[in-house]
Amino acid sequence: LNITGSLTSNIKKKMSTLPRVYVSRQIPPGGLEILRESGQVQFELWDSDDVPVPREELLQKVKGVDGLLCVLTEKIDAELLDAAGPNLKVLSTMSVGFDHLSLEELKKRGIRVGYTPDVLTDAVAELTVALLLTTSRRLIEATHEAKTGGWGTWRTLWLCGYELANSTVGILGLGRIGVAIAERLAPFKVKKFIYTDMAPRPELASIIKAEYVSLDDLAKQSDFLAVCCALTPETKEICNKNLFSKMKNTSILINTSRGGVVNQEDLYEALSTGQIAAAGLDVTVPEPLPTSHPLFTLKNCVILPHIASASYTTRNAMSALAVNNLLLGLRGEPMMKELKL
Ligand SMILES: O=C(O)C(=O)CO
Repeated sequence: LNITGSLTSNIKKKMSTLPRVYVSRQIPPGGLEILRESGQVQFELWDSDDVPVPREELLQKVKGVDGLLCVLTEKIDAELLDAAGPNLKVLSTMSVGFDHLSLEELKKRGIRVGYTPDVLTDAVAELTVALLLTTSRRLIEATHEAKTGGWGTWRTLWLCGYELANSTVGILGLGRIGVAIAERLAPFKVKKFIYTDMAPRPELASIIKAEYVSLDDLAKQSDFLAVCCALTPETKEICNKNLFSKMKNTSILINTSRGGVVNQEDLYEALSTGQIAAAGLDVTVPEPLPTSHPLFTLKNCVILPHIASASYTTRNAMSALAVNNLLLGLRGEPMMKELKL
């Protein structure tokens, strides 16, 4: 009994000196198992994937933690970092996007930040192609017609859409994901890839033989415009009335980056007046987009609930990478994927 007692108290003592971590979501097993088996931290978890942790609860739970693992629904701002206090040394987000993080506040406090690029590139590129084809070939309208009696005789122009063969595909923001999308679209016999970014990115562009053009030219020339840029103050609502007015009436906009890159009122106007042909959106503002939103009334707008990276393989890889970043950061070692602040 004595031996057990002292063992238990030793384990307890060891436990209480381990770094404390809060995990703001029930993350996929790929990462959770690494966290459980590491023996490196004591952690508490918001044990649900159906609802995000309420802000008040999050503000309480982060008090005094050394590490925080979050997902993109949590706003990591000055208020939250103040609530966490000076112990917080590492933030790890299970996302490639980091527009939910106030980088300035994190930098000011010397907090290191991990994120999850690369592991989701294939899944996001695949979904972007799926959304593009769904939108351009009107698949949602077509299945609806087939199911609800709209399917009469074979008709010459019924449910016609636009094909990729011989088209010009524009990429707004050329990074890993834009390249992966172009690589998948090339076999569809795309004629030309063009892109714009803050500056030319010759190394990436050469992989897909893409030509650097101005934003104006991107709008004017693209038959398909894929939005792949991060949401930053520079890209906020960059897809607006001005851009849509330069696009062809036959053009299609696809957005799998962040909803905030698109001005949704302007997009509604462009789609409902035929200024552009169609749009496929995996991301919106807000998320979820209320079912009463006018964009849902349009046949030429396909809206998905932010699922671009949602494959089992990818979500488990993101979870594992986020946990590894966190553990490495807490040990003071370089993370696998760390943001330079
Ligand atoms: O990782 C991200 O930033 C997403 O949007 C979801 O994969």
